[in-house]
Amino acid sequence: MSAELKERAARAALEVVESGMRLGIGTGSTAEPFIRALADKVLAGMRVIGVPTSQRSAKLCAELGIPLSTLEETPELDLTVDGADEIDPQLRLIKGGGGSLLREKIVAAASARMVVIADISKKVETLGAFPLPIEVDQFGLGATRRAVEKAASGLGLSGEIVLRQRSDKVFVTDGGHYILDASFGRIPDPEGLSCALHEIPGVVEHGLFIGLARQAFIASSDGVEAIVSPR
Ligand SMILES: O=C(CO)[C@H](O)[C@H](O)COP(=O)(O)O
Repeated sequence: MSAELKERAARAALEVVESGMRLGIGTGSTAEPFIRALADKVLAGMRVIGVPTSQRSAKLCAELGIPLSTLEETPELDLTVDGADEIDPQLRLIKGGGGSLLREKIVAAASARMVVIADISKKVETLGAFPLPIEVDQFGLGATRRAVEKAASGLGLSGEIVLRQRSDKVFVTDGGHYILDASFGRIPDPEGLSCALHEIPGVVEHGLFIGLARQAFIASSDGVEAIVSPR
């Protein structure tokens, strides 16, 4: 069912893609059906240039024949379509479950518009049930983790902060960084936490996406709900 809902959300987002667009292309199990559906359109004659947010998405796009570019060649994009781990009513997001949050945020920020695609399980009232991914430099890991704990504590947040592992190895992002997954629970002030984390030198970026998403297509068994950012 979840795969079917992801597919529906992905297809809804395809409706806002126009020929000639420069597109940021997201990462994850919801972005993948979007990439496949986009490839069908390209095969049928739609002209787009894609800037993928990860090596994984770049590989899939290349296999399916979607023309690709980079932010060096194409620094301004019309639209980014990407998934999310959590979406709140103000379209603030937690992202990075797939480990691509830094490139996803750079690409979203370079886009005139970001559209989020998700199944209903990602919609929340308050962010934070999903552990917040924080991308950190490998150097100084212990000190950075301690600084994250202190910054969170200053905002009344606490919880386990775990170095992400995959298949018994430390997970390394496309950019060569580590990820700390922080289980703070409810985050009542995402803006405050975002600022506090950005103050820490070893933090490269975090998975709170604030003020970036303009629209979300959220699929449930009742259909696809389109939510527009109140900002
Ligand atoms: O942020 C992401 C990757 O860094 C993904 O968009 C997010 O984890 C959602 O993934 P999925 O669509 O597989 O649930």
